[in-house]
Amino acid sequence: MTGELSPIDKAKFAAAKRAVDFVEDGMRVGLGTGSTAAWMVRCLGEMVREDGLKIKGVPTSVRTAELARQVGIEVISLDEAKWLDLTIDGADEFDADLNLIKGGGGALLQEKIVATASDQMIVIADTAKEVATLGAFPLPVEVIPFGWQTTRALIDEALINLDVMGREVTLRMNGEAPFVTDEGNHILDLHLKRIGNPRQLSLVVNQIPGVVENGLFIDICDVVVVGHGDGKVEVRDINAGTVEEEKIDFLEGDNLFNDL
Ligand SMILES: O=C(CO)[C@H](O)[C@H](O)COP(=O)(O)O
Repeated sequence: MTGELSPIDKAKFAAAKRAVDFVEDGMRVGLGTGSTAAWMVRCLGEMVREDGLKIKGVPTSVRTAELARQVGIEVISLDEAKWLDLTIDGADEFDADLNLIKGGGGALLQEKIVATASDQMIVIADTAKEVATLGAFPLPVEVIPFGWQTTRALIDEALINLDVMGREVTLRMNGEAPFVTDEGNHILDLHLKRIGNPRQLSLVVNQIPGVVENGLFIDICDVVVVGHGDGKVEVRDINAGTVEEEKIDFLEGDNLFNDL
């Protein structure tokens, strides 16, 4: 990347830069997936290379693993780590209870396993990700390829009795072919518009044969760091009930990671 950062990238960078303050020497850290999480991985890499930070990272996708290694973070598997101190990841939507929709990048399964295996999950997001009610972003559901059309029909049927506004279900594509996740599965995107009861929806969808996992993260996220285009960040801690504001400085007109 060259040239000055766009406001949206500044917001993502600011959130990522503030979130890595939570990372301490010796931690096992879950590394999320997506453009915001990529900023976080770059920030952590800089701390490893320049400040001697010693951490082990557990990536949530092949592409995050590649980036983490590229920036100098030691990568281990979740089975090697067994339990994590902290996971930092992006989100497609978050609400006031810090319930999330994730999986826009197709990595929801590993992201949910890693976040659930962490003492703390911090979400980093720009302001556009905040919603009053989840559901404007299509809910990703990972399904095994075998019989996926039957799985979709069962989801269609289940949605009739659920508190949602839209009910269209689409197979995510990658060009002409179905999108394939790192686990070799497909993604069905549920265009629900408004999810009245996320907990119920998550339970019902996950009981359908063929469904591996859905992108609703309920009671998993502890802290959200919201970035603004001018470098302002808000740190909202749901357990402590606190909101702190700070300002992150940018090197205007500069590429923040020239060395990569
Ligand atoms: O859930 C995810 C990937 O599966 C991402 O965290 C989510 O899609 C947000 O991505 P971005 O930071 O690029 O907006």
